[in-house]
Amino acid sequence: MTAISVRHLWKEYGEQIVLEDISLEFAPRSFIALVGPSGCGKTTFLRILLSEETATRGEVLIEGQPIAREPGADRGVVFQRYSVFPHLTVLGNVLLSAEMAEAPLTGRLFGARRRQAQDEARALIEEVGLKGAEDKYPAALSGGMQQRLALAQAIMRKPKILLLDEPFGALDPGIRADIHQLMLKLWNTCEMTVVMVTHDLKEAFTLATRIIAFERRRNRPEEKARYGATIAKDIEVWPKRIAGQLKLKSTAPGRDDPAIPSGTGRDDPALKTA
Ligand SMILES: Nc1ncnc2c1ncn2[C@@H]1O[C@H](COP(=O)(O)OP(=O)(O)OP(=O)(O)O)[C@@H](O)[C@H]1O
Repeated sequence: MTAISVRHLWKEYGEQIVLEDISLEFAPRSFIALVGPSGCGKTTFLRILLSEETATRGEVLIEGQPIAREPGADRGVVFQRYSVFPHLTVLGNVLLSAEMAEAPLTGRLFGARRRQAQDEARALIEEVGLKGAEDKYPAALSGGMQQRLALAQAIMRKPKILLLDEPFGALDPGIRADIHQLMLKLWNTCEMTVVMVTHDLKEAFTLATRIIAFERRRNRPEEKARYGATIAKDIEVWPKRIAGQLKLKSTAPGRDDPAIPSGTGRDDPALKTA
């Protein structure tokens, strides 16, 4: 079975055709990178997979079933910025994710289940390298730490599909390299299929199992609205990466780790004032 099937998908905004007859099959636990020129419809495609947008024509199936009309716990998402709640602590952000998934009406878990969810949240916070920052608010975290938190928040809901919209685009290159290792670790250990929009081809080759390039074949101004983007390239990354079988570099606290026991790391804002 495929994780995601996209069949003859079209997306139009009024007169403007954005996506034109896109058909794709994504294997379970694949890591798909979507690349292409600015404005060619990558984010629109991702938003359709999230149910934030609907296709004009065509269909999307998740594990063989028509995609739900509303965003749900089966699909997590991380944006370039503002994925986390600024008024909640690190622990509060990750915990809320579990609460919204399990108790969408009240947003609260109680008793033993709440304690269990707290333990799970703390373990995940440690896994993403934020141990020690549980009580901090996002404003006190660096960009790299905020994206680690956003990943933890998305993964806490145990999504089948993780959607990433340029999640590391705003980070410095060195910090990006460290968070790439984390991303590979999470993809390797969590049972999820990842679809990531990126402008960075090097990032696509570093992380993905398959790279899909969208492009408008006809891009003259008078044709722009009448022809949408199609799939220009579909590349299997070689050597193959297989989820669950990756041999990763040590994930022990490293040069950028924000939570090394001695206190701070390279992407901790505290360093900037030192
Ligand atoms: N809600 C909307 N209403 C009307 N037009 C829209 C809407 N959302 C997107 N578009 C248009 O659809 C086209 C594709 O936008 P989209 O953001 O998906 O491109 P993109 O490939 O992700 O671009 P970038 O790489 O710059 O983020 C653009 O021309 C955009 O103006």
